[in-house]
Amino acid sequence: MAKVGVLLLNLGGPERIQDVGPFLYNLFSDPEIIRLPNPALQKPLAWLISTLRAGKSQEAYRSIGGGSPLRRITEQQARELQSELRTRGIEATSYVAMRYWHPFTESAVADIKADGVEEVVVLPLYPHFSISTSGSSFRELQRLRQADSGFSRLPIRCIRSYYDDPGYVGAMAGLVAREIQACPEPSKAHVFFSAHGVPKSYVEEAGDPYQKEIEACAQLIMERLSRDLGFANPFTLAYQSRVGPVEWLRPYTDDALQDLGAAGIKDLVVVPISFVSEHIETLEEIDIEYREIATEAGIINFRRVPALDTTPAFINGLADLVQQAMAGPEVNLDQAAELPSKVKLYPQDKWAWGWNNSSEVWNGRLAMVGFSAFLLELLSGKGPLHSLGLL
Ligand SMILES: C=CC1=C(C)c2cc3[nH]c(cc4nc(cc5[nH]c(cc1n2)c(C)c5CCC(=O)O)C(CCC(=O)O)=C4C)c(C)c3C=C
Ligand SMILES: [Fe+2]
Repeated sequence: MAKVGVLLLNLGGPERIQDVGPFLYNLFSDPEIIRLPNPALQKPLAWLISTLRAGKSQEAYRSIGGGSPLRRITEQQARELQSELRTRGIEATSYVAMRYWHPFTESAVADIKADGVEEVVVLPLYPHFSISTSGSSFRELQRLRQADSGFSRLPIRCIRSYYDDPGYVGAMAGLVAREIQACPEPSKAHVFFSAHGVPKSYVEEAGDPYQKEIEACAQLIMERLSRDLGFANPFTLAYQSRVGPVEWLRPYTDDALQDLGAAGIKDLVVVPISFVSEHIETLEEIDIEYREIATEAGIINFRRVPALDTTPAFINGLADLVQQAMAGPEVNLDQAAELPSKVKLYPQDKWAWGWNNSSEVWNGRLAMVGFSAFLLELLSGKGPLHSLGLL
């Protein structure tokens, strides 16, 4: 039997407060996170945004103990998955490849080569595909594969997404059911799915399937709750964690919580849907920020469903996915990262008045020109800001 390497992909998170700035710099340097018309501006802009954001982010990481638990949990998931596969008679070894912090994708690939792995199954710890998450990690891996003849010779099977996989959906439904049952009147609890958002243009212009997969997934979890457990609770889906001035997927979680409070909802079961591990966006954003907004809006019982972490039903579901992939054909990184419908990577060039894509593009371009002029003046020591005595 061939030596199988199961490569788990995740985003990564800063483990100490001093890691926050460099982690944010890595994240904003990724063109799949901020897509600029001119790649030469990517690094200066990443430096600027990470510098401006670091203080706020550090405060959030401080409030959850000084760092992200993502590496610890992902490594536990990797160990549990490996042991489940070995119990099933599959001699697999699991590896963790983070996109923006340790252990980086390069080091996972180096370990795979050093261990003499003969075939690779790539499993993103994102059940829903997005250009900004699995897409970015697939591209990073592709870059490393193209630069390394040894790695590029290994047969590869990529799992693109699994938002509709019965194992994953069942594991989620089990955790949601527990929180519904803990409500004073379970039938009255409102189920509130909060997914990580992405900019609206990713879906509408670049053809990111993320929103469709999230919507289908929430529906499937509700169907499973009804079919297996007889729950017929109402539900809402909203998007959290937006960054920057552009429009993101709506409704926004904070607005939706206020609307539900105003509508008289008292018991809320909050489901962090796009995440499979506890991290800053569950522990700080939902548990602290959104809980406060909900309480102010009149919601009395705010119960957050825990992330899947190493829930046995989830680990079993992942092992099923790996086994299915191994039994199926090779799926290369380009196939896994393919977009179902490529609409337009860059929005229209023509100006249109109002808060729309065209104005966002032109505002962005003007900001780029201004930023470049500012950098030039900083470097040259000459320019209008110096003449005005502002620099
Ligand atoms: C499905 C999951 C995620 C999507 C989609 C996603 C898109 C996305 N994220 C940002 C910006 C930031 N993300 C940050 C942290 C972070 N994001 C995810 C998941 C998704 N991101 C994870 C798992 C984490 C790590 C959390 C941890 O515990 O450390 C951050 C840093 C935290 C902060 O400052 O808020 C930023 C910034 C964008 C712009 C984006 C889509 C374009
Ligand atoms: Fe994010």
